[in-house]
Amino acid sequence: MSRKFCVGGNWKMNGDKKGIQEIVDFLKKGPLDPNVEVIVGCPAPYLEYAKGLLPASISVSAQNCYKVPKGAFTGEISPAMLKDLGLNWVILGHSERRNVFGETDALVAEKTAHALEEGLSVIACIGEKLEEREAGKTEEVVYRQTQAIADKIKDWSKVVIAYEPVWAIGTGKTASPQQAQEVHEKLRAWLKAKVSEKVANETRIIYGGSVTAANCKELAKSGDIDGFLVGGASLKPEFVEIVNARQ
Ligand SMILES: O=C[C@H](O)COP(=O)(O)O
Repeated sequence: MSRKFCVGGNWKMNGDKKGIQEIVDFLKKGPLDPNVEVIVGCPAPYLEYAKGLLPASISVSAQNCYKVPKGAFTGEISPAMLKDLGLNWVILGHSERRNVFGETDALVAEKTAHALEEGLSVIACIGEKLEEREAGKTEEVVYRQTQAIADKIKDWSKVVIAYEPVWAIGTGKTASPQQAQEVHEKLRAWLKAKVSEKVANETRIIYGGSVTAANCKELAKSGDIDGFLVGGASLKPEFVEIVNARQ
């Protein structure tokens, strides 16, 4: 079963029009491996701007959205609004949403279900904190986070799981290819046991956490690593090398 390699750039709360133009310039220059699905997670105010500058082959994603279509939810954006802008992707459950803004497994699952109902594709992020890894709870945490989503959705065809160990995000401490592959492999086995063999075989599980041009090729060799979600390095020209990690 071949799963299309998928590389997302999560710009987080970075950039301005000038900076986005610079990112667009290096993405257009590429060249980008045409066999890779490339998605950039752009801050909400610049979604339309970025979409207008980028070629159609690169998808623009929101970094968050809420669990209902509209209403009195000051500051939130809905999947329907993203669809209205012609967007097809959203990143949900990022560890910064969970840990800085207090999003629970249940909320992330509700948001995922609603985004899928509205026709968006979702990069659903999961991952353990350092103390959880050190306590030997990595599997328990990622299974619990994935179970919450599995409880709310039936169709996994528009879900990409991003395994992002919190201790590796923005720290320069990448999970080793062995550490990442081990969790991805276990997650796939969990999907097979708890959801279905088809979902286990077809769902892309991408890795995030201090991915750089220097470490991406080794990580990309692992059979269960289907791409990356890249933070800091997605703002730099080296992102092109990360997209091309399998070349
Ligand atoms: O969404 C991306 C992750 O948070 C990884 O960020 P990072 O590449 O800066 O460690």
